[in-house]
Amino acid sequence: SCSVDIIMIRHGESEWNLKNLFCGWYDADLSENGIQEAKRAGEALKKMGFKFDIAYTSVLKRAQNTLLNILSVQGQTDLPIVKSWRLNERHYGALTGLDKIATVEEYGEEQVAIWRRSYDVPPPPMDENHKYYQAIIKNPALIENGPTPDEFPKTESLKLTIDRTLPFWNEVVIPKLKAKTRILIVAHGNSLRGIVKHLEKISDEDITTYNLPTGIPFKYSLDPNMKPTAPLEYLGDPEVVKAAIEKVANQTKKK
Ligand SMILES: Cc1ccc(S(=O)(=O)Nc2cc3c(c(O)c2O)C(=O)c2ccccc2C3=O)cc1
Repeated sequence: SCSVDIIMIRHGESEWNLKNLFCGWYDADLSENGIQEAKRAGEALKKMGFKFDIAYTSVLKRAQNTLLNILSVQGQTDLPIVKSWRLNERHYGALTGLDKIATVEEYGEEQVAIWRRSYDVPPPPMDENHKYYQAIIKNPALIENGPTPDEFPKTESLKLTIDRTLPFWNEVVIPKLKAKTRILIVAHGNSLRGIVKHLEKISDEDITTYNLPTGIPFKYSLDPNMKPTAPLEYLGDPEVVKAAIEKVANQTKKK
């Protein structure tokens, strides 16, 4: 056939998702539930007979461990893995580590409402004496596969996140897809939103209310011009998919 498929998945629940904290570039690990989500995704991919030639993920362990759990169940534990900071979650700047109450207390409902719905408004930057600044800049994973000092963000808007993710998609992933490479991408809500926005030509306004469920693999079939032949397709047990979509929709409503 003249189309090529690509499978992508948002990592499962992390320890900081559990506490409803802005995580961003803090390297929180998966929660027990997040590990189970990853294994279920591996089961689904195995059952559907998917085989991969390469996997791409971020430099954050919640995405990497989602990938490793998927591969341990799906059976390809020797798959080549490429890590890039360009697939990292959005950097939430000074909000890193805050929960909803602390965020509203510190910045007020009005500002939170603006951030929620804006595409190009970054949170305040994380400065050198922020509680998590050292943990982030001293993270060996971020030093090894990280941005250059001048690319290293102190905060990111959704636009800034997408603008640093798409070069990876266009320069690393697309050439492999044109060579019919079978690819799995395991990344984060906002970096994956950038790829989905680009593929489905979603507007800046609409992407801010578009949320991907966690731990559910999704597929695109791309034509020779690397355009999707259909909208994103979620893979796996329909009941599991439905529940995951409702969960992420409620989070948005709850917010
Ligand atoms: C940790 C946390 C804080 C606030 C909420 S919320 O119920 O107010 N909903 C909410 C809030 C935000 C966001 C959001 O999507 C949301 O549903 C954001 O995307 C966001 C992006 C950059 C800076 C700040 C925000 C933001 O405050 C949920 C979770």
